[in-house]
Amino acid sequence: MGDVLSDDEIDDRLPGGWSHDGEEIVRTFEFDSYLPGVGFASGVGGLAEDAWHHPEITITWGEVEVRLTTHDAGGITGQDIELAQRCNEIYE
Ligand SMILES: C[C@H](O)[C@H](O)[C@H]1CNC2=NC(N)=NC(=O)C2=N1
Repeated sequence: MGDVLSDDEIDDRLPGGWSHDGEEIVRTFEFDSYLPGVGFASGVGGLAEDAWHHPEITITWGEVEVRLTTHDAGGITGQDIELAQRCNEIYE
């Protein structure tokens, strides 16, 4: 699980496109229509199961918002950073 990261550590390690929002990191991924976003969300679900680390995923038309925090630690840890990077890898 790892320790909660400091604000500076988070800012240094945030993957491209992600933002620090309180106790979470967040990115909104954009798509041309609805179903590509659904497919991406499903892929994120698979990454989450692989990592046994689960984001909040919100699907709307043309957008998928992914929010990450480590509930067991009460903040943002390296697990969040790592899963965020893997989300970027299946998007780009
Ligand atoms: C019981 C189960 O192992 C825990 O709830 C795991 C599962 N997925 C998780 N996901 C996230 N985001 N944070 C956690 O602390 C966490 N813990």
